[in-house]
Amino acid sequence: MMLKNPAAKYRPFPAVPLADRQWPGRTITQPPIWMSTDLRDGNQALIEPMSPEKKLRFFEMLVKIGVKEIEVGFPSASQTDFDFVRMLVEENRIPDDVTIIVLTQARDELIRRTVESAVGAKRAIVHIYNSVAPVFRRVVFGMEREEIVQIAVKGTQLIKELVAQHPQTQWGLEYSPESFSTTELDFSKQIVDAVGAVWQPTPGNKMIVNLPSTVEAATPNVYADQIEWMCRHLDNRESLVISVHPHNDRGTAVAAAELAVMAGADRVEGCLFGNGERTGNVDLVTLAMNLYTQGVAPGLDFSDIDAVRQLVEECNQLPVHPRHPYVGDLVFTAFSGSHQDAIKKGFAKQQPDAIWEVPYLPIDPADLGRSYDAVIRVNSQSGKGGMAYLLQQEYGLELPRRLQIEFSRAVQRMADSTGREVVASDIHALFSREYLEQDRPYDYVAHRMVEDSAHGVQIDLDVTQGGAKQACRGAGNGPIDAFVNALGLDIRLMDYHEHAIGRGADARAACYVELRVGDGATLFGVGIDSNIVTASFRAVLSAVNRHLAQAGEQGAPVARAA
Ligand SMILES: CC(=O)SCCNC(=O)CCNC(=O)[C@H](O)C(C)(C)COP(=O)(O)OP(=O)(O)OC[C@H]1O[C@@H](n2cnc3c(N)ncnc32)[C@H](O)[C@@H]1OP(=O)(O)O
Ligand SMILES: CC(C)C(=O)C(=O)O
Repeated sequence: MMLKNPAAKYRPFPAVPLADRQWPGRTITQPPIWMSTDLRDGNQALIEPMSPEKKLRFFEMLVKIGVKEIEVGFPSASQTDFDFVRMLVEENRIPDDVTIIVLTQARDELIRRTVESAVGAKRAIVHIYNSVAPVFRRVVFGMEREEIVQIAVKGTQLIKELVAQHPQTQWGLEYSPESFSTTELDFSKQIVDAVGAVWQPTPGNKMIVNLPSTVEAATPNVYADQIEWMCRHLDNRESLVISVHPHNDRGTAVAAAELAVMAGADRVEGCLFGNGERTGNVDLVTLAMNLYTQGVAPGLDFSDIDAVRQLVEECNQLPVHPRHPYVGDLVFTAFSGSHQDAIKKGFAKQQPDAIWEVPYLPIDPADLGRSYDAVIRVNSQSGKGGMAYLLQQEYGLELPRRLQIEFSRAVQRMADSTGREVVASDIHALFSREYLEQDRPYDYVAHRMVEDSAHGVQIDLDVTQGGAKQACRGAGNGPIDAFVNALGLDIRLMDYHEHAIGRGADARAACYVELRVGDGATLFGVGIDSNIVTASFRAVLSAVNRHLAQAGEQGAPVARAA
């Protein structure tokens, strides 16, 4: 049961004393160093950890999209993890511009095994961690601050000693005071400075100081304050790479990472699509694409984001949510009428090389290799814009606005009665039934037409009426006028639109007419034919037949009074 008074069990996170904080006034103008921990933090959180084959495919994909720092595992955890790192090294799988990182607890035997795993790599970073927060000091380690500092210091000393024995590898150190964000800042500084004093980094050979929110416990501004505080107070800042490793327990890891970068972080650790312990690590894809939509090149290439997602889903055996930013199945889809209307207008106005300004779409799906197919989908929440967009995209039909209004009522009825999504082929089938297959009682058969400036248009027309062939003749000041006169129909042409469908020899004409038949209401007819004039005749008959079908026997007559 939720408590009536949660304050009896939970306490608010204290603010950071940083009155002159600078980060709120900053903007991000370049990407951080990206570090993927998919193969470590991501992998350790999977129901079934990845096989070596999957890890390798994942590694190669990370390389392909441009990640330069990849945490490849926890080699002392298992033979599988150890062998994977050895395989990368021995089979020369690590490109020259990529650095691998191997994680270890600050325990002697684990450190030895970890260093051993990476020997022979061109470059490798040994990542050592120990938890420093009060609850860990008390509950997990049963140690005072100074003893906790000694764990990190002794671990670093051992690493320094071991890596010195393998100078063919260019070694780096990453130190994580685990659970940094729930630790007193002065203690985090004390332990990081102590590690730095052992490792002795220089501006040319920096040490990575990774400041994780191991469990996200406060609003992102608090994390940003903590990062800015550390950047200002740590010894030898110019010799350090400040890294962040936000988890997503409160659902704000992306915001925390972004504010932390504004606060001075140089590097971000995370996983693709936010895999990782519990609610996951920060999602590197969202971070990168957020930068991209601000006009900042992220240095990671998600031009085929669906392929990346597919591989990640396969390796992690976890689905990516349909609403996941940038990649989810539904994130570029509008069902609702007003969104569809604005998107359709936005697409029509958007120039190919101009700044992207399509309402409701923060990014051009094409930049991510995604198609426009799913941008607009139709259900009972949709308006005319949605179905018009689908008919245009899928079938090349450009319905005039008033026809959109007329036809959308039929689509709405269909969506309401099924209660389901109506796909483009359903809409087209309905459109065909409603307009194109209206061949009773009148159906077009053939015509011959002569036109001269003195007499206008003369037409000989063959139609069927109720199945019976009928030949008639008429004249008028244009083809439609002559056609209507030949049939003796009581109709007035209110509006006319035409356009080509397709190009070249296969091109056809689509013609839309709005007619008033007798005293009845106005309604549309549509004709499609390889001949533009025939298309217009078919459109007229479509409207007349629709009128007769709707009006029934009581309807207005279509034949002119004698
Ligand atoms: C926040 C993070 O994600 S950190 C990374 C976590 N990832 C993993 O743990 C995955 C891989 N880990 C493993 O497979 C195992 O933990 C192993 C093989 C590395 C070690 O297993 P075990 O030897 O059984 O130790 P275990 O991990 O349970 O740790 C317990 C002991 O290590 C100590 N310890 C835990 N973390 C650390 C650390 N970072 N540095 C030093 N000591 C540590 C604990 O205090 C405890 O000590 P105690 O036995 O004296 O009480
Ligand atoms: C090892 C550290 C960086 C970690 O995974 C965490 O704190 O979440």
